[in-house]
Parts: sequence; structure tokens; C-alpha cells
Amino acid sequence: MSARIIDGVGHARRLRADLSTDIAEFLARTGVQPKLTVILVGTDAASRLYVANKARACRDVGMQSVTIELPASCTLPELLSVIDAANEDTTVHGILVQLPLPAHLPVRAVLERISVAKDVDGFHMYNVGGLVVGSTVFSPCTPFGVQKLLEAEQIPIAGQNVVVVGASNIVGKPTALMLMQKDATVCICHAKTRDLAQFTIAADILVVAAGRPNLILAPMVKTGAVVIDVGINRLPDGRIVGDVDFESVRLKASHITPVPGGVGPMTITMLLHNTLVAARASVDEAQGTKAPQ
Ligand SMILES: NC(=O)C1=CN([C@@H]2O[C@H](COP(=O)(O)OP(=O)(O)OC[C@H]3O[C@@H](n4cnc5c(N)ncnc54)[C@H](OP(=O)(O)O)[C@@H]3O)[C@@H](O)[C@H]2O)C=CC1
Ligand SMILES: Nc1nc(=O)c2c([nH]1)NC[C@@H]1CN(c3ccc(C(=O)N[C@@H](CCC(=O)O)C(=O)O)cc3)C=[N+]21
Ligand SMILES: [Mg+2]
Repeated sequence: MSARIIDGVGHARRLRADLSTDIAEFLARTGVQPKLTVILVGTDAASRLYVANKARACRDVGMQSVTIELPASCTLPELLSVIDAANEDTTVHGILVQLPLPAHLPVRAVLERISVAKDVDGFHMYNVGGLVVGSTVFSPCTPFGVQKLLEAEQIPIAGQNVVVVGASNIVGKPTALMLMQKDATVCICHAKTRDLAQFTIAADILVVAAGRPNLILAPMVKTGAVVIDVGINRLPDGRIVGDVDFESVRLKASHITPVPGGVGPMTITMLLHNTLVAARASVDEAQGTKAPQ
């Protein structure tokens, strides 16, 4: 067998074309242009590149984006006051604080400061709780992108055995919750899991987000499984690879995502989607308060 390679770039391009149309219609109808504020603390090269990519993606679909750069030495009160200003700015619909933050800044306190209505990453505790109880305000972008890829490829989720490798708050845990909400039977593995292969081999859908090149080799994958590789690793020679040994696993899987060109482009697409949803809700809310008389 040779797997179908899931074209994340193509799926993202189609979704972004639809978003461009929706944003243009929204702007024409309301006079409001959706706007994302990205807050970047420090000068990490990879983070700067991601943030630049997000800003370009916003412009490409007709959204405004503002990047606020703060020095790595920035204090918690300074960062919180920047978030407060974006929370209060009615022209801003989405706020994203790029992670990771410098070690001296407490990530939970920072994320919990973002207005729930502008939390387009879906990282605020309230939005995480929404995921648990199945009534989300904003779904986190990477898991949302994974779900959209599965749907676009018409891969059934209900009743499937899903194994998620990685248990972070930004990828592994929310992916497991979202697919459980779609009635999958979900198992989460992490660095302390004993005999990882015993779990991965049972997966109909294997989602890998560990940040370890070549963690998943062909003998760990069930024949015909759907393999979603979220990992992004830069090798010493400069190449970008996922967590899955693509060349061997593609001979065993039914579907596989490449890295780059798989989940990554979908993550940014779902960020754009969430920002439009936030802008729509803010206009509805403004009209709602005017409605009574
Ligand atoms: N494509 C995209 O859009 C995105 C890609 N990424 C990429 O996805 C990867 C994961 O990101 P993120 O979740 O933020 O990373 P974290 O480092 O926060 O989490 C990694 C998770 O993987 C687990 N893990 C690490 N090593 C192993 C192992 N040998 N076996 C099993 N589990 C292991 C860790 O376990 P433990 O909890 O026990 O430490 C942890 O739960 C990275 O490569 C990142 O660059 C991230 C975000 C978006
Ligand atoms: N608050 C916050 N929200 C995030 O969503 C967030 C974050 N912080 N910190 C870092 C991670 C990582 N992340 C990626 C997004 C897109 C690609 C992406 O577009 N990747 C392309 C290009 C890869 C490349 O060439 O480097 C691809 O996979 O094809 C990758 C990674 C979002 N993250
Ligand atoms: Mg952990």
C-alpha cells in the first residue's frame, strides 16, 4: 500500500479562498474589517518567522493584523497592560500571545488575561473548559485544523480508535478532547508512556505531536491507518521534518500528512477563521446592545 498524501496546502488554500469571500462580504455589510493583534515577546527566530507568516496570511484574506513586539526582559505587569489595551480596543477582534514565552513570565496568568471573546487561540481556561463540556467558543487552531483535514478527506471519526502522541495544552490534550467530542475512542500517550508502540499499533487514526523526529516508525503503525503528523523539527542540516518517519510509514498507512505542507498551513487557516468568528460576534454584540428601543 502507498498512502494518500494529505495536501494541507491545498485544503488551506480552498478554505482561505472561502474566508476571503466571507471577509469581503462582512466588511461590505458592516464596515468592519476583522483585526488580529499578535503579541511577540523576545526575539526567538522561529517565533518571529511564525508571527510574520500569520501577519501575511491575515493580509492575504483581507484581514488587518498588528504585531506588538516586546523585549525578552518585559515584566509581567508590562505584558498584562499590553493585553489589557488590546482587550479594551473595540477595533481588535482577536488576540494571540505567541508561545513559548520567556521563562520568567507565567504562561497561565498571561493567557487568562486575554478576553475570552478575543481568545482566537482557544488557550484561555474558559475556552479549554468549553472543549471539555462540548460547547466551545473558540477551538484551538492546530486541533481544529486536524479535524478539518480529516473531514475534508472524508475520514470517519466516530467509533474510530484515535491515539494522540503528545499531551501538551496547545496540541495533544485539545486534539484528544475534540476528537472524543466527535465520538472517537481516544488514548493519549506522552513521554512517560511505557511501550508506546503497543498503543500506536491499535490506532485507526494516529495523531503525533511530540516534537521528536522519527519517533514513529513503520512497525508502530497499523496497516491502513490515517497518520497525522503535527511535529515540526528542524534538523542540524536545516531540513524541516515531522515526528513520523514519512518514507517508511507512507508505505503502510492509508493517508499521511507531510511536513511541511500538512497540518501547519491548516493551523494558520483556523486562526483566520476564529478571528472572523470573533469579529462577527463583536458586531452582533454591539447591535444587540442597541436593539431594545
Ligand atoms: N503544525 C502545527 O501547526 C504545530 C506544530 N507544533 C509542533 O508539534 C510538536 C509538539 O508541540 P507541543 O505540543 O507544543 O510540544 P510540547 O513540547 O509542549 O509537548 C510535547 C508532548 O510530547 C510528549 N513527548 C515528548 N517526547 C515523547 C516521546 N518520546 N514519546 C511520547 N511522547 C513524547 C511530551 O510528554 P510529557 O508531557 O510527558 O513531557 C509532551 O506531552 C512540536 O514539534 C511543535 O513544533 C506545535 C504547534 C502547532
Ligand atoms: N499562541 C500561539 N499559537 C500558536 O498557534 C502557536 C504558538 N503560539 N507558538 C508556536 C506554535 C507553532 N505553530 C505553527 C503554526 C503554523 C505552522 C506552519 O505554517 N508550518 C508550515 C511551514 C513549516 C516551516 O517550513 O517552518 C508547514 O508545516 O507547512 C507551523 C507551526 C503555531 N503555534
Ligand atoms: Mg506534560
